[in-house]
Amino acid sequence: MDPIIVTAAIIRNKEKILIAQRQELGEHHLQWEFPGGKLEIGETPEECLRREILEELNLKIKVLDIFKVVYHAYQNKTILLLSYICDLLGGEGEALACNDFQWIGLEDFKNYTYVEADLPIVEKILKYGDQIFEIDELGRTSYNRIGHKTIDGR
Ligand SMILES: Nc1nc2c([nH]c(=O)n2[C@H]2C[C@H](O)[C@@H](COP(=O)(O)OP(=O)(O)OP(=O)(O)O)O2)c(=O)[nH]1
Ligand SMILES: [Mg+2]
Repeated sequence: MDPIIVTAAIIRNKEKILIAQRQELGEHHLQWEFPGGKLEIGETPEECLRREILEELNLKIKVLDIFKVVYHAYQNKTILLLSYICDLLGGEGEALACNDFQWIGLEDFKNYTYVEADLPIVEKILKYGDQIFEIDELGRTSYNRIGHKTIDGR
């Protein structure tokens, strides 16, 4: 089965990250996810995310760098989930195409039930800890900005 390409936004604002609860009707109902959706023909993943986040939450975001790619087979479909680090640019947020949304700190992540494919993303966020809020548009944190050389000297 060909994978469906899905984008997901890890939206940061003031040391918090937004998670969205899926609708009551439909697949994975009432589970929590990083909002986003299916890539449409002719759009880039970044365009897809900006569109989806406006449609689902009425928020404007800046899409920075890819955070994690998850390939996950559900019983009825396979998805290639592209999650990106994003920053909030504006908007209060409205649950337009989700049941609810929350801005949560790292300490709250364990209190929610996530869509299965998101577990590796949640795990990676928790491994990063506070450094998740430092990732810049090149995917760097202060750790790799201040001159810790990598093996190939870059
Ligand atoms: N948006 C999003 N979808 C996810 C995540 N994890 C995960 O398994 N999915 C799955 C659920 C869906 O089967 C599939 C597509 O996501 P979606 O339902 O948000 O797609 P969409 O916004 O384009 O919605 P629709 O137009 O098809 O109603 O990806 C996630 O973190 N974010
Ligand atoms: Mg969606």
